[in-house]
Amino acid sequence: MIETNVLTITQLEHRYGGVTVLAVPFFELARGRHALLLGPSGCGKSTLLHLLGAILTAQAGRIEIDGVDLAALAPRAADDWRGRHVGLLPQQLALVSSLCVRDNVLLPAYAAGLPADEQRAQALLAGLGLADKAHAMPHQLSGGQRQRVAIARAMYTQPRLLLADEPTANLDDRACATVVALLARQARDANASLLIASHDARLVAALPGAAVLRLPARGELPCAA
Ligand SMILES: Nc1ncnc2c1ncn2[C@@H]1O[C@H](COP(=O)(O)OP(=O)(O)OP(=O)(O)O)[C@@H](O)[C@H]1O
Repeated sequence: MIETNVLTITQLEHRYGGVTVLAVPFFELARGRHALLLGPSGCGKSTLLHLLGAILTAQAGRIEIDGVDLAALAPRAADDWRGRHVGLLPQQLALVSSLCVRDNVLLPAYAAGLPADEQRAQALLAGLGLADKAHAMPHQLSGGQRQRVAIARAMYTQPRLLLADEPTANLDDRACATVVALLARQARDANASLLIASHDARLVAALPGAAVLRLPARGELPCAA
């Protein structure tokens, strides 16, 4: 069987205000594999996740995901593509404090103007050990529970890519392994690829078999100002 890539990056560059903050000459990820985007603070990990989620558009180079060239998507098409294919677990979780847990999980449906599938939200919450928290407010949850709500929200649309930004920051070794195993299980159950951006070197052991993209510190970029 021919192995196809879920992701191919070529000659990618991103600049803010004329300053190059990210350069990835080449990276490919075979279908069914996960990836770690590793590097020190400020090297461009969040920027790369936002490029992969078509939230940002690169100034140079190409990102191809499941055969789609992200730069070729018009803004509306990018929103639509993201809504159907990408689950994003942001570093700050970004739960809406005025909405209960269930409505936070349903946010992708509200955002896309789609009917809310409450059974799916409940099933996701149950799978993450939060069956009894559907009507709780975010401030009534522990940090770990809030993170699991954000994971449920990211998985709501059955994405092909699950992008997680620093999901293990400030966690001890045991919690780190638990969270990574949880994310990997969610990705496997959804037949999705998990991409984790982090400065946390423990992830190499926590996610064995993952492809690793190491981003250099900014001062080491060939074009860094
Ligand atoms: N909107 C923006 N405008 C200008 N510069 C930005 C913007 N967003 C990020 N940067 C800069 O781009 C560089 C990369 O930022 P990014 O957040 O992608 O790094 P990171 O590796 O995720 O960092 P950290 O690990 O600290 O979260 C940093 O120098 C940052 O200051």
